[in-house]
Amino acid sequence: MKVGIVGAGAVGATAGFAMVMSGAASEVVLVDMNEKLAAAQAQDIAHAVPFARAAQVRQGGYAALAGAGVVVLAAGVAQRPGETRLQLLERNAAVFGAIIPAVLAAAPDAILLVATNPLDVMTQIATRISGLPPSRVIGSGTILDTARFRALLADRLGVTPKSVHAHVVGEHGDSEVLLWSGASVAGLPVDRGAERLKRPLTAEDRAAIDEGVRRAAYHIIDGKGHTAFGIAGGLSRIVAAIAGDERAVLTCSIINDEVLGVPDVALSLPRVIGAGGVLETVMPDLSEAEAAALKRSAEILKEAVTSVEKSLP
Ligand SMILES: NC(=O)C1=CN([C@@H]2O[C@H](COP(=O)(O)OP(=O)(O)OC[C@H]3O[C@@H](n4cnc5c(N)ncnc54)[C@H](O)[C@@H]3O)[C@@H](O)[C@H]2O)C=CC1
Ligand SMILES: CC(=O)C(=O)O
Repeated sequence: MKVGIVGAGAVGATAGFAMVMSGAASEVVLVDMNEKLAAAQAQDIAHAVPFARAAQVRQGGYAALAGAGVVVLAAGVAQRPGETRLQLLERNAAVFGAIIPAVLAAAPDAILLVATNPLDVMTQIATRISGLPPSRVIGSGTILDTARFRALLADRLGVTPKSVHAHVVGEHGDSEVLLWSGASVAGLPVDRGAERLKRPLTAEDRAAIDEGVRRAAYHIIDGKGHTAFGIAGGLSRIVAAIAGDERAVLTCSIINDEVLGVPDVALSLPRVIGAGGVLETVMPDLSEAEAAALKRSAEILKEAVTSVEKSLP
């Protein structure tokens, strides 16, 4: 599948690399206001193609997005050390106002895949600006946080992350909700599985994992200035699910009609992803505390999107 990526910085370029190396994309076009950067990134990725499946990688203007099945939106500014994702909102909303009409003029049938932060609000803004149905404007959402949860839990249990099933829902950000009540390993609820593996989970373990997931971006940005590899893996996974019409269940963000009484808000829940974008949403069972936390997350996002709605084009 042909994939366009607008924003060829750390996230966009690494996502292009991941899509080429995994075979998720057969053609990648990088678009950036910094054309020299996009050309250099495309050239660098193209030099990895001999080690992967055949793919074309190039830099282009918006017209070069024609025929793309997915266009990733990774343009905008990133967090500085200590800054929250929601503090980026106004700057990145203006960027989307400029780029989305240009993307749709060239690729009207593309699914938009949003990576720019604050992720959920940017997904809601992208849906509004594009006029596309929510099923075709997908935010990577908590696919990354879910991966972090599985990785940390798996490390504690001494198994591969692929054998751990656990989801993070809500905001891709500080109010996200780790669903411990539904976490499982080896087909067992996680606490029982942990005991059978002789690695029982203590309250301290859970708190450390929660902190490790929720604060991961802050720790990584503090150390290297940005995050890119994890989200690149997640974006590549979503593109593969669309390209292969997989019906894979992934935690992604789209506008929901209503979440626990909060109307018209984008946040992540487990979604079935295939050729048409989001095909179904699977509302998970929630403990009382998880339901209260998800409702709070929805309220925080609703407040953020309401604050920026007036300035939208
Ligand atoms: N969804 C997620 O899980 C993650 C999201 N992010 C977010 O992704 C976004 C990009 O982050 P990085 O790649 O690290 O930033 P970056 O600064 O390396 O790259 C951003 C690129 O966007 C380009 N750009 C800005 N305005 C543009 C416009 N109007 N038209 C075309 N190109 C434009 C810039 O020239 C730059 O190359 C940020 O908002 C960041 O917070 C970062 C990591 C994970
Ligand atoms: C930066 C960001 O959103 C992340 O790594 O989760």
